[in-house]
Amino acid sequence: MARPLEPNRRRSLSDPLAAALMPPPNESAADRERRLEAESEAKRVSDGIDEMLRAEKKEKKAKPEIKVLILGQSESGKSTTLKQFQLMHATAAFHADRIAWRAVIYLNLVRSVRRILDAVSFESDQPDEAEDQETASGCAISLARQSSAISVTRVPKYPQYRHALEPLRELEERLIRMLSSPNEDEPTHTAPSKPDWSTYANGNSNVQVTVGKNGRPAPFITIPPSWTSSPLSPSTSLPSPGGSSNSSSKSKNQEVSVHHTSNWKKAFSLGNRIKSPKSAHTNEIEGWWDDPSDPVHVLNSCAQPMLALWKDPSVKQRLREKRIRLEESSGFFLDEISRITALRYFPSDQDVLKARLKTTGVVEHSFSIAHSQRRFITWKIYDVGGARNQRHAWAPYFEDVNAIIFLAPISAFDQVLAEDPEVNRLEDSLLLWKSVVSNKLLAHVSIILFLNKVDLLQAKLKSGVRLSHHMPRYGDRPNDYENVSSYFYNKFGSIHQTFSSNKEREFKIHLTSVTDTRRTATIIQNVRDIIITVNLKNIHLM
Ligand SMILES: Nc1nc2c(ncn2[C@@H]2O[C@H](COP(=O)(O)OP(=O)(O)OP(=O)(O)O)[C@@H](O)[C@H]2O)c(=O)[nH]1
Ligand SMILES: [Mg+2]
Repeated sequence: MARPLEPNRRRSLSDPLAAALMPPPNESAADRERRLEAESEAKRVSDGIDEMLRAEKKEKKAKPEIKVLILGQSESGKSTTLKQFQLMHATAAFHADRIAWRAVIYLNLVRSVRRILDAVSFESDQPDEAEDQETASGCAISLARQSSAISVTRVPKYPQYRHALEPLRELEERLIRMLSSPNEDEPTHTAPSKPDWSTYANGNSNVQVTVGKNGRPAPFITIPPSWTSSPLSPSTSLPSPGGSSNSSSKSKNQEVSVHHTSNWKKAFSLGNRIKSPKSAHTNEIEGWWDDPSDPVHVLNSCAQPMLALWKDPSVKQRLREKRIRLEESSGFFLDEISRITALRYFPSDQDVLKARLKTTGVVEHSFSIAHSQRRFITWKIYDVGGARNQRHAWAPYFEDVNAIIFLAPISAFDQVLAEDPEVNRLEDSLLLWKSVVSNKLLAHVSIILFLNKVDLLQAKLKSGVRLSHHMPRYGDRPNDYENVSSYFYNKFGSIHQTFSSNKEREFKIHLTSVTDTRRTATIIQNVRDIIITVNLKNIHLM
């Protein structure tokens, strides 16, 4: 018996796909029933999936997200840029965290002092024989030997300084241990309301802890290869302030970083303590300055010799001879010794921006930012570690990112990488830039380039350092800020022009000094507007 075609199938005979799906002409009634049941079940599943997709789309539309990745080599200013975003868009949280930075600032200061002691020690009084370049952290390394010895300035008071500042050695170790306390990533960990600073004492500063008590990975101190062990710089291996030049003196110049899983801020949050009255009668406030084991007491007692060391003309001269520019790294706290070592020192916004703590891994920060009068959008900003051994972690974030802020510190033309003293920092930035702009996964991503540290560039050029000595192609063009900065502007711009995987993308260059809050706020506003305009179009909000 001929079976009538179902009405909605008749029309489909000309459609090859529909024809292929037609039921067999000799289908029995039972088969037909089974088929219809199966079709109805398939439709139910398909409708469910459609519904889920609609809901996801609706949710995405209701809660759109913008993802921004901050890239660049180590010490380019990525975390500082992130701090500026926090200062603008999460002001209360930024202020709440300020006290936690106290330990980092202390450590920055103590390490700067030790670096000076190392540089002026009698043991390091070998004549300087080289044209020096600096590592990212402001230390000079020898690159080429000259036959004629140059006389060196001696620091007559070195033994006194060394003796008076001896307590800082133990303090440095203690601060490092506190920042990398192995318990800090435990989810159950709560900050002690009154941390016992003394429990961190008597430790070994160069411990690398990789497994916490619970068997999970714990925060650790990352120790990149030290420049002191470079075969290029045999004469610059610095003895310790105590005079010994052993293996510990090698690692002590390595930079401290705290892994992104670490909860170090919690351990240093003394917010509760400074508000609690010590005595209900007098309303006297209890603070860390009342705790004899707090690091501030060691610092406070060393303030005078630290000041004398930093102001000593023979020290300044010795640092000049060794081409050590501490102001390029966290050395700026040396100009603030009295303020920072005061018992009741509380970090300012500017101190937090300048505090240096190397990033490892990738750290996600969320902000809710208004894009119109009453509508907010979630921004996820990813701050990455920029050292070479950290860069493999960037790629997984490339897939769904909307914008990249790339930082290239253009003051670094006469410096080398801390992790590889054979590589000039600016050359490294240029190569990194090229690989980012030419990456096909990033073809549709807006890119904002910050040519950063222009304040240091200005100072460096003014002090007479010539770009052409380090980049011969610059030739005999004027060695002033206008010419040098526009040279870099064009150089980075033309790499984008030549190698970009998408020349039509939104692309902007800014000359920045991201420690300067006022100027950076304007730039961030501008960057924010561009990113929002481009991306809201894409997620259909405009
Ligand atoms: N003078 C000056 N210092 C800057 C500027 N930008 C950053 N710094 C300082 O340079 C140091 C390094 O900056 P960070 O933001 O920690 O560098 P980073 O790119 O996050 O480095 P990694 O975490 O190692 O990848 C910090 O002490 C900053 O305060 C700038 O424009 N001018
Ligand atoms: Mg960082």
